[in-house]
Amino acid sequence: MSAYQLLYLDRIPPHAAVNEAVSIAKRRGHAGISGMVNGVLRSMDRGRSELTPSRIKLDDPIATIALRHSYPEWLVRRWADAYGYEVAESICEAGNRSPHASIRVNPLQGSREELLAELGEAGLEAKPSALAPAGIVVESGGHLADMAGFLSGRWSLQDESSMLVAEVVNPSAGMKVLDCCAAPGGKSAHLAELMEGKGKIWANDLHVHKRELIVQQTERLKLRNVEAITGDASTLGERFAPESMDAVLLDAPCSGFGVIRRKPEIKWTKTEGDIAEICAVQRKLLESVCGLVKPGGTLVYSTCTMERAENEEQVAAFLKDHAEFQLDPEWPEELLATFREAGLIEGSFEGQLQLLPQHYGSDGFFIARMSRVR
Ligand SMILES: C[S@@+](CC[C@H](N)C(=O)[O-])C[C@H]1O[C@@H](n2cnc3c(N)ncnc32)[C@H](O)[C@@H]1O
Repeated sequence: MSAYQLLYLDRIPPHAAVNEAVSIAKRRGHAGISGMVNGVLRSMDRGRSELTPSRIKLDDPIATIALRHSYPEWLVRRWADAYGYEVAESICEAGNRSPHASIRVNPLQGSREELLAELGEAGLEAKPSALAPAGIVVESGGHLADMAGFLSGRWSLQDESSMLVAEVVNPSAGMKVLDCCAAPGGKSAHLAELMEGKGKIWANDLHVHKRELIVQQTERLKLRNVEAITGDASTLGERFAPESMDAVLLDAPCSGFGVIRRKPEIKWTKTEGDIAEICAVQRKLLESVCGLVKPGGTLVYSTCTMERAENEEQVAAFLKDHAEFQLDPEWPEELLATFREAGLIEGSFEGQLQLLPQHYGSDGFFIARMSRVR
């Protein structure tokens, strides 16, 4: 713990960290132990420039990355197979950074420019998101969820990658939209904002206790066209008439490795078997909700993970069995221009995109837009 304090934390001066460790050692053992603790920690402090993860080098590159950044080897191996060693290491590195806060502007209650000016006046370091059209990145400031602008519904707290999903659905005012796995309701609320409060969004979640989160969110934002419902998304095909929706969003339950920055424990609690299990659930949900999309309508599938099996491979398997759907590259031009500029899209765009946490310092996310052609 003291070595960690010395090498990774910056609020405790090195001499205080060493003294504390020595006094704990004195209490727990004999004088020889405290002398050894003192010697080891002082020499670590002196040699700290040598003690960087990049100095760790084992024979096996997977084991090296896993040890350098503290990830299980099986997970590093999956990312190395999918993206190569270099990108896999960047994913691990990015997953160990602290996430920054980001705000999504409610366009029904003001513009991004107005809010940026206000946040600046309130002493917050805020700048427009380089990724999401409605996003503001807040580098420093107080407790955002206590601020008047949040409580009165002028903005929401949401990761910048999540802010892209409703933009990709790109609904028009007056449409009928089903959000199959909606709690706590961030994307449903964003859809409602983009629809200017006109039309209808059914925001469904499996868990009854999570319905309240959706209701709280839409009430705070003063959005009246969202109905929060509960049920297993695999039964939504029975609840709604076939081909009754202009757009269906399946923001699927997933392995969640894109949010390791916020939930670091998942790298140790999830197993490879969990990925296979969740893939089967995702496939079942896709099968049961796709029939609700009307011909000419849109199906958006998203996850907060970088697992190919849950993302590109899942979509490819679905499309193979559903000739009535095609990947749809008609994403908002503003988004495509952003991704082209960042080199994330080269050449022609298919209609699906994998964001990695190192790209923009936002969550790892996958989004596929499909249209029903018949
Ligand atoms: C990725 S989260 C959704 C986040 C949400 N779309 C948002 O933007 O706030 C996935 C959600 O799926 C729900 N879920 C899991 N299995 C489900 C199922 N079979 N049917 C409906 N919802 C399910 C979970 O309760 C969880 O709230």
